[in-house]
Amino acid sequence: MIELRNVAYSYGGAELFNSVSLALQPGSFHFLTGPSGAGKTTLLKLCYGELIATEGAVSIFGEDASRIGRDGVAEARRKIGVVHQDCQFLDHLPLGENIMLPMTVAGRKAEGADYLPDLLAWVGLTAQVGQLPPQLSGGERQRAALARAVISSPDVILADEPTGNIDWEMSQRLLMLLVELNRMGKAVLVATHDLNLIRAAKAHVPVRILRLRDRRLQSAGADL
Ligand SMILES: Nc1ncnc2c1ncn2[C@@H]1O[C@H](COP(=O)(O)OP(=O)(O)OP(=O)(O)O)[C@@H](O)[C@H]1O
Repeated sequence: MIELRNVAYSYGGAELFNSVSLALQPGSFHFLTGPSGAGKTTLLKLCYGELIATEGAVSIFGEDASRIGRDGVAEARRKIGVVHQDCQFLDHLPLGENIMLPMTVAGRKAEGADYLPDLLAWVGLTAQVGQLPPQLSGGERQRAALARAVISSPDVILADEPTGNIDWEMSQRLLMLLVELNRMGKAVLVATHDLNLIRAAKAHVPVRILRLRDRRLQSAGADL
């Protein structure tokens, strides 16, 4: 569904990474680890067309990311749920409306409204549905960001540190939500520093663990 072939990226200065190849197939579950600043967020941005590779090729649902343009990227993103590290929301809209936004924009608001209560219960935010985003804690925002990313049942879920501010019990719940979606055939890629989360996931699904380090994407796993 998303494929990177021999990709390099540079923000203009030194090359952040090169020779990166990765294929996100239906039903795959990847973790991406690596030191802070290695380029994990950058790699995710390449996967959803936010950035264009400086070398190599990125294919998003069969289309060359460097050629599909803004409209093509917008179209592809309807099938990709992204959990951003900074969890931005529209501050004037209540939480429920924020989570529903991908469905509202896609003209599927009624369908989203059916799914919203279950999703809120799963991420433990039922009581907060009417609150405005500035009234939420960091962990609540992260849970809401995951709910918003998955409400449209995207084919691919890309999550950047989705459990950074969350206690262990809740991060297990969020993990299980990703595991369930993965079992339904969705491709999942999670960037995280949390090795315990990776270990917990391994108990439920076959996962591939990748590490960005020394400007290369390496396969990790045996040592975790
Ligand atoms: N827009 C930008 N312009 C220039 N440099 C950038 C930009 N965005 C990120 N960088 C730099 O690129 C490097 C990789 O950043 P990135 O956010 O991808 O790393 P990361 O592995 O996700 O880090 P962390 O684990 O701390 O979130 C960092 O040195 C960062 O300062």
